[in-house]
Amino acid sequence: MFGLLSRLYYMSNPPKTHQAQANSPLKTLNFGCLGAAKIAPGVLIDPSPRDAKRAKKFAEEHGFQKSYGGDTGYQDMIDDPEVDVIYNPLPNLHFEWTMKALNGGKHVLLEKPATDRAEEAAQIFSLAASKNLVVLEAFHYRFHPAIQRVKAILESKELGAIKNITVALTAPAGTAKDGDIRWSYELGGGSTMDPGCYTVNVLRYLASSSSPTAVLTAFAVPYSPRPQHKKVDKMFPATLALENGIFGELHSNLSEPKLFGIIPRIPKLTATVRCESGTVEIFNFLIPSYYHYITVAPSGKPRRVEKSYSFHGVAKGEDWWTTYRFQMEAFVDKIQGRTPQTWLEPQDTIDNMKWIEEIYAKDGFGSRPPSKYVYREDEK
Ligand SMILES: NC(=O)C1=CN([C@@H]2O[C@H](COP(=O)(O)OP(=O)(O)OC[C@H]3O[C@@H](n4cnc5c(N)ncnc54)[C@H](OP(=O)(O)O)[C@@H]3O)[C@@H](O)[C@H]2O)C=CC1
Ligand SMILES: O=C1OC[C@@H](O)[C@H](O)[C@H]1O
Repeated sequence: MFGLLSRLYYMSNPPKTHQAQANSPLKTLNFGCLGAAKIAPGVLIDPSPRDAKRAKKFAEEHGFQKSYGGDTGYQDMIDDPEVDVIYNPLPNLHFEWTMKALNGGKHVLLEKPATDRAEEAAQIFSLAASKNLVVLEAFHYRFHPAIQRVKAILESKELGAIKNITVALTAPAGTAKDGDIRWSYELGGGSTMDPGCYTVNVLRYLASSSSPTAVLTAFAVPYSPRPQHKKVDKMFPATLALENGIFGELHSNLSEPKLFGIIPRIPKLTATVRCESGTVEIFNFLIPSYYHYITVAPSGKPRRVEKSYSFHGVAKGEDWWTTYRFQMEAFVDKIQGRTPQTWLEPQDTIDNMKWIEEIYAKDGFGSRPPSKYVYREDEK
């Protein structure tokens, strides 16, 4: 309990970080944020909502230096020579604005899921490589010591070969309200895209060298009977086959019904890996910085519970660092030419999108619509 309170205190009152030295060869990076998304303050920034008044208000509320509003706000921010990095937390207009940001010479921290289509993600990374720019899909949980500890336990072979991985991520009904971007097919909505993209990523990450080979079953339920929700899934149980005989089960529900219609259910946030000689399970793989536990149950031996809030001096980080802070440190390290503690390679993002699309193909809802934006090299 004391640990939780202490982490919460430092998350809200972080010690001041030192400013870059005047003579440092490393320039301070200026971040710009496309839109005033709810998630943005937790991750960074310097906003550019489409509405100029909202831009100014958001900037003032969160202490950002500049705001850019109106119809040209997003592009104005990209064109600002003082901005080095763009944070893209738009609904799935990710492809268009990431391509435009890269074209403008900016690095991009790109919210999950990266794009609507794997092919769009491939185009993004190809443009980034050609311009020597960094793009990172913001799977923040991957940068936290907790999930890395689970992977280390699996790789230590203490529990033997992996047999089965179950990942569950749910949110109570009402978390994403009617009208939320997550319920819009055109904006890349749906449970498979939102919590589902994490479940696919966790499955692939923990399976280590074993990649999915097929979606065996997938069953999607539409958010509502209304015509606009015909292809917008609120939940999707799916099973996947992976190399080396691993079986994967994913459960994602973005609108879990309330108990007796009134009591919101506790969200499921677990990944369970059953191996030849035991099981490891993490509770709260998503935002472990607040609270998590890892239960290791080797066959025939006592079970133990582990917690992992920092890298214990092996890599930078404090117990109270959020997943977003670990992610930001890695992102900035990468841009500034240092080796990040961990990294998500482009192929990882492209493959994640590919398996999201495979699930949508199997359940019949189909991939989200591709972006209408066509990149032209000569565009300004
Ligand atoms: N990493 C994480 O933990 C989380 C990540 N996310 C991701 O972040 C992104 C944003 O999510 P969230 O903060 O909940 O979203 P919001 O609905 O709060 O914000 C979306 C922003 O997108 C802009 N926008 C531009 N075009 C449109 C449009 N046609 N319709 C609606 N909005 C538009 C709006 O900007 P404007 O201000 O210009 O109107 C709005 O501020 C998503 O990709 C989501 O998956 C979300 C939550 C957690
Ligand atoms: O990124 C996210 O994390 C938690 C989910 O419940 C949320 O909808 C999503 O956007």
